[in-house]
Amino acid sequence: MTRITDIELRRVLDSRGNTTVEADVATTSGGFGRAAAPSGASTGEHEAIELDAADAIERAEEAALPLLESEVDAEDQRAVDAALHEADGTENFSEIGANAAVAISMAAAKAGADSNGVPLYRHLGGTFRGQDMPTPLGNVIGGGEHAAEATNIQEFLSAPVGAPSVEDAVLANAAVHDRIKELLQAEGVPTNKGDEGAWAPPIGDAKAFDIVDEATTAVSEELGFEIGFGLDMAAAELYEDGDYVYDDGVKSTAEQIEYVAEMVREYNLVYVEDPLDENAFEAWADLTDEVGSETMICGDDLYVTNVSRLQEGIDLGSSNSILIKPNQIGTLTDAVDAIELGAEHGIESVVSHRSGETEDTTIAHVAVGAAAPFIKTGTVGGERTAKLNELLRIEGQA
Ligand SMILES: C=C(OP(=O)(O)O)C(=O)O
Ligand SMILES: [Mg+2]
Repeated sequence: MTRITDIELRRVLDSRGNTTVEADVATTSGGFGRAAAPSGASTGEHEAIELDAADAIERAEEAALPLLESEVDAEDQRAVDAALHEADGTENFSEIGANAAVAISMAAAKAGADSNGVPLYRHLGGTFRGQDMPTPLGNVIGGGEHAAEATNIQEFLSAPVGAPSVEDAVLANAAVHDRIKELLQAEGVPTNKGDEGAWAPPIGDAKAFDIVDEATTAVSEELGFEIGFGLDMAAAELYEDGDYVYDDGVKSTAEQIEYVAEMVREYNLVYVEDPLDENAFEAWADLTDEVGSETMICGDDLYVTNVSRLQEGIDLGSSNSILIKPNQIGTLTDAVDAIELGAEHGIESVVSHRSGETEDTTIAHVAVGAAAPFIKTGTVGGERTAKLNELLRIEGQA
């Protein structure tokens, strides 16, 4: 039996020094799981609600724990997550907090895996999982909401799409990160870092495109496999009164589409996340029509890991990819349902960290367990390498 016996919730620190919720789940068979909620800075307007950590803990202890302790099996993830929804009673976890919900959901999954003596990715995905490993996209230069006085585009991501293994890919992203430091230093540009460990230099977007292009090309030639790059434009953060506002000017929606298409072609971008506002499903469809056969157009704030919003995007042809952040929706069941709905419609999933993270490694297992083709979890920094190193362990085991 893997009946949940006990759940403990506590406050711990995230990588920005803010408090977040950590959950411990224990089962009758001696299984144990621990997980902590991450936290976003450029959050989508339609995300599930993160409460102050202390409030989330108090409310979850009161409403959710009685429905879980001695009531639900940890290995039955759908039952765990259904109990969390029942305890909350809203559409967006505004009663118990998505931070409490996701910490409990992930800790219960780990306790279920531990009770059965299998790795988490196999508990989530079954015995055949672990052969197809996700390609890690690594943030190497960024700004936006993740760093002041840096690029307007939130993330420039190294994308080692030709890497023969996760190990090669992880090392390639670290090498690109390192090469960018050399290029910045050679030009006398300060090498500050943003929230995710990417360089956050005081340069414009155009300069960042050239530096990332030079670094990925050089490292690709050295290592002998293809390394492209991509972007998270986090365009909802640039969007004001119908226009996209950059330091060097303002673009209408049509101009933004034209700009993104030009950059895709000029730099052979392999990936573009959130190129348009989070409610502009139709403009997204126009862009996907134009460049969707050449690059991945990925919805983060657009979909917020929500199957109803994803269905709208599928119906309209808004994108060919979705970002998956379990804390945007509150449970692993909801996150995996979004991956599976996407896969049924040819939408590729990118399982993602948040800018505020902990040493928790659950997303590495979710990516492998749900056979997601990509994972976005940074390049350097302990809370980022925790996930990358876990992927290396999984690759070694599988
Ligand atoms: C990881 C991201 O940032 P945040 O966690 O701040 O939303 C993102 O926008 O993809
Ligand atoms: Mg994003």
